[in-house]
Amino acid sequence: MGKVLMLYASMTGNTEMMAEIITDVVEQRNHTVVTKTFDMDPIDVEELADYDGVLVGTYSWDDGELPYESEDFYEELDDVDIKGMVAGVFGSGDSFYDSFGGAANLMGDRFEARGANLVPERLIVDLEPDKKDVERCQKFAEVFCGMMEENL
Ligand SMILES: Cc1cc2nc3c(=O)[nH]c(=O)nc-3n(C[C@H](O)[C@H](O)[C@H](O)COP(=O)(O)O)c2cc1C
Repeated sequence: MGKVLMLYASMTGNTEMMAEIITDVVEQRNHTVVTKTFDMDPIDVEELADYDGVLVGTYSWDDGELPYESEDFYEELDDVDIKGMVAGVFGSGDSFYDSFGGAANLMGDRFEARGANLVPERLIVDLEPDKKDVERCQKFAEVFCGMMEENL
């Protein structure tokens, strides 16, 4: 079964909730998930090579920008070969802002530019996931697993 790296940045817990919902589904499909947070754990982009898939969550900040926690990782993605790697990006934002979920979109753009095999949807949730959002997270996780299982 696959080995998945789950990375996320969450200041008030909304993106963390998404990460937990997604992780539950991935584990139910018998994959192993290693979870790291951008603010607490040392993360080396080179370690991506050890995984069959990567999930990256980030909340948005300051006009749809990445928060500082996930910025280094975003920059360093330019230095590694992630061509064909199965990846999914997600994050909470606030639809009050014009740049709703901008950070998750930036992260998705970078993965795509680097040739990753990205889950087509960048999963953006408005603040805390509600019941419908929980289902969206679960579906997103199922799509991610399906894509990864094709490559195992
Ligand atoms: C100062 C500040 C700036 C923010 N800027 C944006 C933004 O540009 N776009 C957006 O979608 N959300 C923005 N947000 C909202 C957060 O992304 C949102 O509250 C999100 O749910 C936080 O996720 P977390 O609970 O995982 O930390 C901003 C919040 C704060 C406090």
